[in-house]
Amino acid sequence: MTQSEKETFMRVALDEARKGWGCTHPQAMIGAALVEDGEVVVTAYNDQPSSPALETRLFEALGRKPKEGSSLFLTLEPGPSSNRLEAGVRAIIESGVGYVLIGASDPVAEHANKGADALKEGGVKVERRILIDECEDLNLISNYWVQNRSPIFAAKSATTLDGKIACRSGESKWITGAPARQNVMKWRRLFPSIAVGAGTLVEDDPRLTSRIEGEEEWCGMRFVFDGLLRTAMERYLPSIYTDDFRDNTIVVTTDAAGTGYIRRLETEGVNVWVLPVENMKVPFPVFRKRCADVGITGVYFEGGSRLVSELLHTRELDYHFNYRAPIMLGDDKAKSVYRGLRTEKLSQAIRLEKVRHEVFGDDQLMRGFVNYPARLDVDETVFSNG
Ligand SMILES: Nc1c(N[C@@H]2O[C@H](COP(=O)(O)O)[C@@H](O)[C@H]2O)[nH]c(=O)[nH]c1=O
Repeated sequence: MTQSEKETFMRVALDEARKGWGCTHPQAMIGAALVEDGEVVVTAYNDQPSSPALETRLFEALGRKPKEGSSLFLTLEPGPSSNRLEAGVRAIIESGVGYVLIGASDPVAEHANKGADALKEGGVKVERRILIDECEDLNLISNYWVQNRSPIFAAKSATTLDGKIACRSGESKWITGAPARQNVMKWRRLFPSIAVGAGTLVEDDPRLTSRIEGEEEWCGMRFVFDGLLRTAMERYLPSIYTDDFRDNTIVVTTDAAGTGYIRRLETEGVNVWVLPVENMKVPFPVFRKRCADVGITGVYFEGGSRLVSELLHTRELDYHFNYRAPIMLGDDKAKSVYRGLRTEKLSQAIRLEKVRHEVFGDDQLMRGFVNYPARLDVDETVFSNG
């Protein structure tokens, strides 16, 4: 089989895996494709967290022994992190498939290659790292979860060419075009939760649901960061406190918030997390721990600039999505997404790693893991007054 054929079949397995988009947390999305005589004869994917090993389901669906010379493509190695080390490996060896091609290894370093080695011991020929970057990228949320036992904190920004998120007047709808905004809906469907700051909630009154053509509107958990519960002081409450999904809304506040406002929200059916205040700052590590305790494996922060800047200042942002539209404002008073750092030297710049680029209409998406410099100086004056 040529390299290009191997990649073509692995793409079939990847497309299969993506059918489980947003449905497998905290488990990984996984896809498999069995190839006989140059044709895919059966595929399988994980559609829920507790699916039995997909290798078992794949051979059950085939309903007979694979032909001699067949090859099995797996986007993820059967390993302890996906609970497939025993069942998956056994199913493959018992099936008699002689050749297994794997995309990503088990994401936990001490488990990597255990599945591949067990297959080899069982007499199966194994080839690894086919489209490894795509296969690893597919599970950026569950990989982070099994590696760190912590949710991944990701932020999204939609900016002009000069890095602005709104005009000086505050007007921001829309900077990016419809195809890029549709792609945001896809990520909203994947992440188990979305978060916004109180300012964004009051200014934009967003719905924070995933609306994809041909699919039912979907709503994950919705977090609002509101230290003093100013969003509960408004005469008319924001939509996400009153809509049909309001029991998916959690307001994250501090013990400085008024108990009357907490009661008002709880009466509406909205959940409230009261976190202890540390130096009057939003206690992100406490929030992270609380998410981990309730099994929330990822948070997609959609602004505003204060909330995401504070995540950066405290080194709590793990991943960043930047959509960039081909427009320029050229106005110093237009709003920037990230603010409040004193970056004197390029060596102090924050850099994205494992960067991926995608194009949506005229806009570009650049996304990657956030890598912090050794030294990060915060300009304390920027967010000091309110
Ligand atoms: N202006 C701007 C964005 N703004 C974001 O979209 C949110 C609206 O959410 P919803 O009401 O659920 O559609 C809003 O709160 C803000 O976070 N997003 C983008 O992709 N591109 C854009 O140009």
